Amino acid sequence: MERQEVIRLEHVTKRFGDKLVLEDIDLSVYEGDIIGYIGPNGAGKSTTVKMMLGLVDGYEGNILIFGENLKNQDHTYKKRIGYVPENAELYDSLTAQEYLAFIAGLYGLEEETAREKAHRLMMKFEIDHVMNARLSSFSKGMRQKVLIISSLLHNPDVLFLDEPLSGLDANSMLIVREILAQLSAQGKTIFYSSHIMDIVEKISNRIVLISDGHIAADGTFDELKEQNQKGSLQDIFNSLTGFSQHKEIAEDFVAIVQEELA
Ligand SMILES: Nc1ncnc2c1ncn2[C@@H]1O[C@H](COP(=O)(O)OP(=O)(O)OP(=O)(O)O)[C@@H](O)[C@H]1O
Repeated sequence: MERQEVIRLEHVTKRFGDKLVLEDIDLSVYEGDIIGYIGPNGAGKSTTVKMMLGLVDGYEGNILIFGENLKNQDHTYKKRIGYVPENAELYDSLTAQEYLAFIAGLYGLEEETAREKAHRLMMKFEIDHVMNARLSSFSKGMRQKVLIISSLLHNPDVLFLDEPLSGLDANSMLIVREILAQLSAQGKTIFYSSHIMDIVEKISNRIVLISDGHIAADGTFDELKEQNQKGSLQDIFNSLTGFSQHKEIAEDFVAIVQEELA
């Protein structure tokens, strides 16, 4: 059966002032894809994701989500997407329960049903005992679990995740990886942005590498390995982003650290 196209970027170019951040990006994403979206710091990953979420506009080209051009200003697609941002400190004064109720409200979920669902999901992540504590008192991993739950409460078809495993312990990471695999098997699409190459390598069934505002690689890990004749995603990343001086930079750094202060 042919998989449905869920996201399409057509000739997308984005500038911030004079700075060209993305240049003529074409990308099609299909249902069931787990895209590992990687690239050096400042490459334009968050900008692309925010454009797809409708949070950044003023670009050339077109972005279509579920076939709908975002320029048509029809926001109904937002009910079908979930987002785990890298930082969400804005709501620190809320309790986990209040935060989840707030997010559920944004998605138009019925309050009692959403509360009960959030509670059951928190139990699965073993954070239900802190349901009524403020997010500001949460550890990094606990906070991350709340964000993951909030992105999934409305059972979205597309999930955008920015460093979703950050702060999670090894067991929790395994659970989340398995959740993502199962969601993908059910046809959900996952856009996974991270700098942790060995996890991206394992989680994704397709990897898109963005560098200098262009797509420098797009394929399965095996395809990228074959094209680049490299062993790990880390090696492929270094090679495609033209980086090979980590030893020299580290040596210089350590030498400066060790200099005697007068
Ligand atoms: N609102 C903004 N105004 C001006 N420049 C911006 C803005 N947002 C992003 N940029 C610039 O656009 C470029 C791409 O930023 P972006 O956050 O998309 O990179 P990234 O690939 O997500 O980086 P990282 O891996 O560090 O998260 C950077 O040079 C950044 O400084």
